[in-house]
Amino acid sequence: MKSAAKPAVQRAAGRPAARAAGSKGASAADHAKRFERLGLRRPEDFVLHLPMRYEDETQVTQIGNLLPGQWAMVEGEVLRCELAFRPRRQLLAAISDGSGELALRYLNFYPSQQKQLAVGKRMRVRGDVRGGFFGIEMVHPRATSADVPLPNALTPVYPTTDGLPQPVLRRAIGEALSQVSLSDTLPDALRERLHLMPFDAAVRILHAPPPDVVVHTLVERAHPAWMRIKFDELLAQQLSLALARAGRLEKQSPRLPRKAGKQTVSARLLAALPFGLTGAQGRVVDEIATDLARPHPMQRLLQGDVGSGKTVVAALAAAQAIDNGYQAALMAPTEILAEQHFRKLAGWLEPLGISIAWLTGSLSAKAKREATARVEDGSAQLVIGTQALIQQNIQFARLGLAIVDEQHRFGVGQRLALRSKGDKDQAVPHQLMMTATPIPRTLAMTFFADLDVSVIDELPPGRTPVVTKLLSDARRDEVIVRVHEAARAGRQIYWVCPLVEESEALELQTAVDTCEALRVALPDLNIGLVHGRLPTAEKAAVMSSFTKGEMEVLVATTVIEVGVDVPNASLMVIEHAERFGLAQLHQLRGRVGRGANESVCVLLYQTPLSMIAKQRLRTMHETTDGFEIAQRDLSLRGPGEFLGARQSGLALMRFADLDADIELAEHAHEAAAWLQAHHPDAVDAHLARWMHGREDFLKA
Ligand SMILES: Nc1ncnc2c1ncn2[C@@H]1O[C@H](COP(=O)(O)OP(=O)(O)OP(=O)(O)O)[C@@H](O)[C@H]1O
Repeated sequence: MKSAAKPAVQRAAGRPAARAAGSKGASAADHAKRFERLGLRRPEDFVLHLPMRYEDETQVTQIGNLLPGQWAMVEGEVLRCELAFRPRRQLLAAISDGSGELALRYLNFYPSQQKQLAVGKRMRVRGDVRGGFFGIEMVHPRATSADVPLPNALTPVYPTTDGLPQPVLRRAIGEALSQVSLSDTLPDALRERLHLMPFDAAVRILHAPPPDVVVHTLVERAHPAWMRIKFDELLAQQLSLALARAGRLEKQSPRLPRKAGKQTVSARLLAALPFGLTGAQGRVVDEIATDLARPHPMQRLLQGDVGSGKTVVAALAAAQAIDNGYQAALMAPTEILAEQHFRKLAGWLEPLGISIAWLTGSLSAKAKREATARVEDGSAQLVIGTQALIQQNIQFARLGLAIVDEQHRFGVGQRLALRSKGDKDQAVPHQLMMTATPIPRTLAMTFFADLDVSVIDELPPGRTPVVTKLLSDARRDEVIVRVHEAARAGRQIYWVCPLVEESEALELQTAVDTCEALRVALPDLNIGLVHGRLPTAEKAAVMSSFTKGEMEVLVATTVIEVGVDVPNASLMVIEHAERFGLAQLHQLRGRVGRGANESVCVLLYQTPLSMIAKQRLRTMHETTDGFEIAQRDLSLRGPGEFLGARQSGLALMRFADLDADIELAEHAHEAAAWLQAHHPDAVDAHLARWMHGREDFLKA
């Protein structure tokens, strides 16, 4: 209680004075720094710094009509203004307009404020109305003389930063608005076709909306002025993606043409496969082969439903790189998945004399050193691993092709890091990204416009679609009997434990308990357990025992979600299926139905089910088509969540909202192509307005 010794007046003046240094005392240089923090450098940036909400200072409310919880402005005569010391030190004032009395409270205040609120003066105060100890009140309201004329527009409230008060921002933005040309970057024909208001009008309305505007359309960003701004932002994003693509095509990559002859790795791999490629695989292999033969970096997204056979396509692409004397790398998000790829590719390519290195974080220091040395001296022709591949100390001798599996699990930075591991001449390796989470066409077109997309839309022949059964958890015992029967018939079974998002420890415990319970119920079966916390060697041993068919039941957490491929597994039980998302359920279910046997996926659920869980389970019951599921997932979740915030470009969206503005984004996509073809000048002007200072985005 040291400060209690200070005289009250000194304290009253001391605290706010220090705070004032952040605002009133701040110099132009301080403000510049704070503007910079908000990304405001050029007048053009200020113009596009748009309000997040508005305060209505055009109208005065009667004190008698005030309601707690509202923001309001009132005018009245100061009845009292005094320092109070109980229950704490504060300045207490009251004003009245004849209809009622309003208490004003200031816990921190300047002596000048006390003077400003002199008894008998007519004041205008604005702030949040509360029901307080002293009746209806405002705490720290802003007060000005009631003689100042009322504004005739709503007062904007801008996103700001510490020490940058709204009036300073408003003034700076007002100045910028008078300096900058707000001429339209869109040709009239385009604007009229899309019913967009002129840019100039949109900006002015948003900064100073006339009093008759319907305020909620502004706040919800549904007003035509917002539509214009959001469209412009999305258009800039589309144009940037197009430019990024053009920029990429100007970079150099090794040319890796498809070699002819029976002795090539590609030809020998094709001949050795126990199956022929499906039509869709063949088409995609050709698309990739054509890209690899070009002297510019490929960036292709390979989408294929679960089990559609992406791995062999990746292997053939790697073979084409190796045929040209280059290395290929394959990076997967989890060790289980990476190892699965390693086993499969080693099975295909090692008999052809290809040397493959295995690189993950869990290798012993010695094994890692050896693998790294083989990557560096080029003796490893193919390198498979996890993120360990992109660590700084890993140098490839001649990386020609980087393949990234389940690309949505990696950040943009990680993908680009692999691309930057080209040879010493700085040629950019080609990049193939694979995903088993189909992206609906409109989304792919709108948000991945810088990539080329290949789709495997056909499953290998002889697959019988998985039958999905929905069963309440009350029928668990029947399911255990089914598991026993399936195992007796020589089939293998996955039992997937519930997802416990809040706690990994709990999830693990549930898996351990489930495994124990199944072992007790089915003592004659060999039941294994795999989860994320298992030491790598143990995980590998369990997976290998299941793959070889020595183990009948594999109890697993979602670590088996992606990529695991055991064709003899034909029954899957997913517990608490209502907790999983659609994409995840589809991925999990994709682990069965990979062989000739009819497969069944049992979704055990617990009631009561939420509406959305019901819709998800119904979708799983009705279809096995990943693209259809993705489409329904999109409409259940909205594109923002569907894509995840990680995807490139999305984080740069300031005004548009992926969930609400997908239609606008499609218009912007079409408009971008039209502008590029017909109005290249407009493209430049538009990008200059919107993308200045974001050039790093163009480089990505
Ligand atoms: N053309 C084909 N004919 C028959 N079997 C095939 C064909 N292509 C791939 N397969 C087999 O189908 C199974 C699934 O292939 P793969 O693991 O490559 O699928 P995927 O697309 O990676 O699926 P996921 O994303 O679910 O892992 C594998 O056992 C693979 O050997």
